[in-house]
Amino acid sequence: MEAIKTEGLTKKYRDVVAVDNLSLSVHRGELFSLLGVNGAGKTTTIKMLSCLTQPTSGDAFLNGKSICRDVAAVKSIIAVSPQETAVAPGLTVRENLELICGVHGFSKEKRNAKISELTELLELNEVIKKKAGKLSGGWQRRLSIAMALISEPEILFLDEPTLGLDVLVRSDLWELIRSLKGKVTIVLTTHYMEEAEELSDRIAIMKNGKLLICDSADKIKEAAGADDFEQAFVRLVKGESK
Ligand SMILES: Nc1ncnc2c1ncn2[C@@H]1O[C@H](COP(=O)(O)OP(=O)(O)OP(=O)(O)O)[C@@H](O)[C@H]1O
Repeated sequence: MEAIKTEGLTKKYRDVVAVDNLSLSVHRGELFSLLGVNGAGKTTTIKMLSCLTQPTSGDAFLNGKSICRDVAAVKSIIAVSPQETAVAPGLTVRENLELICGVHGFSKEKRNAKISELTELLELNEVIKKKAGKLSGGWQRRLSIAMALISEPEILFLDEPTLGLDVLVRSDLWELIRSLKGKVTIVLTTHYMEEAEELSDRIAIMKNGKLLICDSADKIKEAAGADDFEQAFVRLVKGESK
């Protein structure tokens, strides 16, 4: 069974078709990126797949569960690290993690074990007692990913995980995201071509709500007759591929 399978997924806002008859599959354990220029429909796709907004038509199945009919089941197997910062600024890093453990009703033992595990995995030890609002953007993002991992999701959505971060912090986060590969299915949206190319098993490029191509970075370059991935993206989006 695929981790995600969308069938004719469509979202209309009045006269705008934000996502237009999208059909794609994401394999289990895969790191899958959604790319597209502003307004291509990436965020709307993620919002539908994470049950934050309902499709106008079509459906999607996450580990076999329908986003239209099995909302509670879908929500129990996914987590989202959203574009906008999701941490409580007045709480420390540890308190933020404890809060989410509380939401999931963990016992004290499970909470402590989970926090230790994630603190180590995300290397949060040095900031564990700091107020989240005082952390730099990169650390806040790290914490947000840790919070998303608390529920042990089968599918993790990362919406622009390195937006606005400097190149060093970005490369640290890439290392972190790479370390999650295979453990959890990851769907990532980004505007950074090198990020998609560096991290993804496969990449879907969207334009005007439609899927232009979905393949590995190498195959996409080949299809566009381009030497580098950015050139391939530009050609495909402008409709200039050979
Ligand atoms: N709540 C909404 N109401 C009306 N139109 C919307 C709404 N959300 C998105 N849209 C429109 O749907 C289209 C797709 O938007 P979406 O945010 O999904 O694109 P995106 O690829 O994520 O863009 P960006 O890279 O800028 O985040 C755009 O034309 C946008 O203006």
